[in-house]
Amino acid sequence: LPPGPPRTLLGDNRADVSAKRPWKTFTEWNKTYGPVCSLYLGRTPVIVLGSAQAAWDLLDKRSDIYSGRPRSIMAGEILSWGVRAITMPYGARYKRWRALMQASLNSTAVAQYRPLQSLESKLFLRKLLDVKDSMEYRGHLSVFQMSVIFRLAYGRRVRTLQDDIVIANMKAGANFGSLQVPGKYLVESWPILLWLPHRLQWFRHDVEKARQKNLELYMGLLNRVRKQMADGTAQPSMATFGLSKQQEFGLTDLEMAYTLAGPWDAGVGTTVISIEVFLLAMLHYPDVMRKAQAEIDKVVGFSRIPEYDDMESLPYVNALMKEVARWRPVARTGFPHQLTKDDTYNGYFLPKGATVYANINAIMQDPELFADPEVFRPERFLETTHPKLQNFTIHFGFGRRICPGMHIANQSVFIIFARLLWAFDIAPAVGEDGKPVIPPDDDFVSGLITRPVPFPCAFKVRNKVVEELIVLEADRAEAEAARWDSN
Ligand code: HEM
Repeated sequence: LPPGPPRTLLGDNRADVSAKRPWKTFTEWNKTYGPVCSLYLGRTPVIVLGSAQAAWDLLDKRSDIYSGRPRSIMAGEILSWGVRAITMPYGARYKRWRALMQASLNSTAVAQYRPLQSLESKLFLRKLLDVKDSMEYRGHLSVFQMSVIFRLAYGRRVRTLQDDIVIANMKAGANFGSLQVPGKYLVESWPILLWLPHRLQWFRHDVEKARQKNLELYMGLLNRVRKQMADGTAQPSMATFGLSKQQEFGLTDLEMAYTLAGPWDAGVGTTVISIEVFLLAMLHYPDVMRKAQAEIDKVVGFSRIPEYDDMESLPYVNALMKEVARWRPVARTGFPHQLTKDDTYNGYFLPKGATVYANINAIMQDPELFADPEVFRPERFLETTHPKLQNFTIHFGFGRRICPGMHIANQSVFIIFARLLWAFDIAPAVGEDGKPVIPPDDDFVSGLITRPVPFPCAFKVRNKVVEELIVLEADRAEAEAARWDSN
């Protein structure tokens, strides 16, 4: 095995991995033991890849054997019948699922979702004009992305966080997330417990109740679209596309229902966090903000709002998107892959069944790839000649499991960054003592994805013309978006 930390008395390295910041422990170990290091979590060998080269060599180039997911008994098998995308083992079912994802979310297909992204982002700006406190923006941001995701999956938008569908989906998502806490369930390390008679498997009873609720939710959403298609009232979406080609994709109703839940599972929190990280960066690097605003002012001016067509004319904003993703990546340890066949790399043995993490945090901080990595400097992406940094996707993972939602995510991120910068100065909120509140630049809540600890932020509209245009555009957007309202 590649070198790694000695195991503790319990026989593995769990006790040494920081529960709050596992990426920090992984990064320390990559520094000490090299870019490919190994450890044990329970009885499972774990390989941590701390350099982009190792991740490209193994997860990309050998993706035929590095595309599994570690077995997840509670979240994957008991809660979701093994049909939930992110926990799904690599195999025939996964390939059918992925084919539908690719067909709906590839770089060309996502253009169809731009109109709603554009309208919702205008409504988001409008709400910022009226915020009463400096934390309120967070809720509005969530509504924006939830609406985008719901529209793409089911052809219907979301207006508030109080929407029944939002509440039900949040519950289902939280349930799924809570079952994935490492070490929480004995059965994950001792699958032999699955041999107990069903009624004695104490760990599964509540989860099975949740599974029944999820099933009703996801099947209900699918059947609603099916009915709308029959009535001729359905708006085009991933659901209408998938149902019209259900035979071709070879997905059962159950698989289809869970496939459509995938974007919600993986596409709301990740995108919202990316935008929050951008705000955090703007509070710490106002010079970068002003430089991006100068570019937008030159290309767009104040007589109109930035549009998707401006994307290619805004190289600095594009570089800013990449730098935000590099500076504080959303998935710091990536999502774990599983090696499905014995392998060797640089003289080391990598065993079948090992969990493989791409340590995205360490990769983004690698001074060989990014000079002065702690400095926030979008210019690095304008200067680079490295093709993999010009076409930058490290934050979206690797190989066949690379994020299928990356194009839609980029569309959300671009339109929000460009319009926020055009409309507002992003500034620190003022505390009770009258002083500006600058939040810490690396205080994140841990999980499979890491979110900044909630921080206040002020949005100061840049001038009167902009303010009037936001109001005008939002009124029009409200009327236009009505076609995606619930029906
Ligand atoms: C900026 C926002 C986003 C980031 C940073 C992000 C990042 C990631 C990462 C790191 C992975 C794991 C890839 C791997 O295993 O190597 C992933 C997987 C995934 N993402 Fe995203 N993602 C984002 C937005 C989205 C959106 C908007 C959607 C849906 C529309 C989405 C859907 C998925 C799905 C379904 C998977 C699981 C893929 C699989 O297991 O094969 N993501 N994402």
